[in-house]
Amino acid sequence: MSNNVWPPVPTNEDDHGREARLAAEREAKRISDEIDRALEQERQDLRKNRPQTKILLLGQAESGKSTMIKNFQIFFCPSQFAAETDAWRTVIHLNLARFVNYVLQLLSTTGGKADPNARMLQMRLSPLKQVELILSRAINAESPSQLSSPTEDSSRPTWRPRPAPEVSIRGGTGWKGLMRRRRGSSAVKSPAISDELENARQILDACKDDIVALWQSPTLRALEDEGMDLHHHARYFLDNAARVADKSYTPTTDDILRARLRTLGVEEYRMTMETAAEKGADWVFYDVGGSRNQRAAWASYFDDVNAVIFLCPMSGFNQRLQEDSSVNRLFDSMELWETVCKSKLLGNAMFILLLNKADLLYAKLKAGVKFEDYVASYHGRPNKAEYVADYLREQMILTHRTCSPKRRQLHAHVTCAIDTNVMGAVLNSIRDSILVVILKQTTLL
Ligand SMILES: Nc1nc2c(ncn2[C@@H]2O[C@H](COP(=O)(O)OP(=O)(O)OP(=O)(O)O)[C@@H](O)[C@H]2O)c(=O)[nH]1
Ligand SMILES: [Mg+2]
Repeated sequence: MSNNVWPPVPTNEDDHGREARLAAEREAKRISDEIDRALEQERQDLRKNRPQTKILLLGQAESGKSTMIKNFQIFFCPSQFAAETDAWRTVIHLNLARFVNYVLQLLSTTGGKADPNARMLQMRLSPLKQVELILSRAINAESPSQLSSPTEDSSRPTWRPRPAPEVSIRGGTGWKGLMRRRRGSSAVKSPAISDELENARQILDACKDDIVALWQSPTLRALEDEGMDLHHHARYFLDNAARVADKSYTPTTDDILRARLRTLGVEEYRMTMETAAEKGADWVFYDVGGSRNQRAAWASYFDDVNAVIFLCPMSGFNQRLQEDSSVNRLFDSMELWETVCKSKLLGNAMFILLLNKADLLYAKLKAGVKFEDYVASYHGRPNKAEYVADYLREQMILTHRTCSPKRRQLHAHVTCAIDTNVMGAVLNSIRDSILVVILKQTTLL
């Protein structure tokens, strides 16, 4: 029998063992299908019986849309958020394994192969390839794109490695539910998957000292000088590798907010509010994939939404789009905002603008990067985060006023979506403004 199947078929299995395994798999599938049917029924009942508040999150890739969803859960549906911790551990481990594999791949194609210490670490960390495979399959993540190969990029003036690949998931796969069931916390326990996940955790634990040694090695610093392109969240998880790879690891709220799972298509999140004022109310969020090739799918969700939350990552002013390196990220965001403001289908929705990644904007300006070097119209103004944020806010409010098909409310906030200390107040304000709009829309005011 081929071993190209998942889970792998034991090679030393006799007829009796095979029969028992197939029976166990049939039973697990039957229970899994039953749960799926029950969940679908529950969803349909909810849809039929309750008024829902529909909120659409828009913005370019990496603007922080999915991170905002996590914030809504943290503040308004804490028990739902807590129930998903295990699923996030798998994502975080996958983030870590993929970054280490990316670095190892770079080492094998650059000067790093001359360093005997790096070569030894490379060998010792080779089991992480298997870890990446197991974890990707567990959450049905998309395979890493061609971008993972550190080949020459002709659009760049000098040789630079391609950016580290991200973990992507297609909307609608219900991966969190899948993980809950696979982890065996509910009725279905798939021994093969549980064993594989356990195995992956053991390997990560055994590799943790070597991951730390690799991350701290001078060869890595040299790679950084050559232009190794690691995302902020990659640095965060590599800085915390000893804790994250430990077998007793449970993700903290901060870790989950940093975990990156690129959205493909549109993911729907249903939250039944657990907090006092709106307890029991159903809020439905549509979280879209933000890269350019994903945007065509947005329009079909424009109908019938109560509120639009648009995220503009302010720190993108000196960056280019990953999908088109000729386009400045901030300009793309501004253009996108104008298009969204003009949409007639969204004419009746309330708009919330989040000028996000304030922490990264602050850090860049403090390090001496000049905003006016990238945005000529800012010429002569102070290179300080609060002035830049005010400027962007004014520009975007003006666009909203001039481009909207009719007069409409807009609430704007400066945010840092990974900082729960500041997000509480912003979320309460967003919730209040949405509640007022719902009341108005249902003609109670
Ligand atoms: N430093 C910092 N990081 C942030 C902030 N908001 C989000 N992030 C991080 O930015 C990365 C991208 O955030 P996501 O929420 O996945 O972005 P998205 O808009 O959903 O991106 P797509 O799914 O590709 O459209 C994640 O690693 C987040 O942790 C912020 O305010 N500051
Ligand atoms: Mg997303």
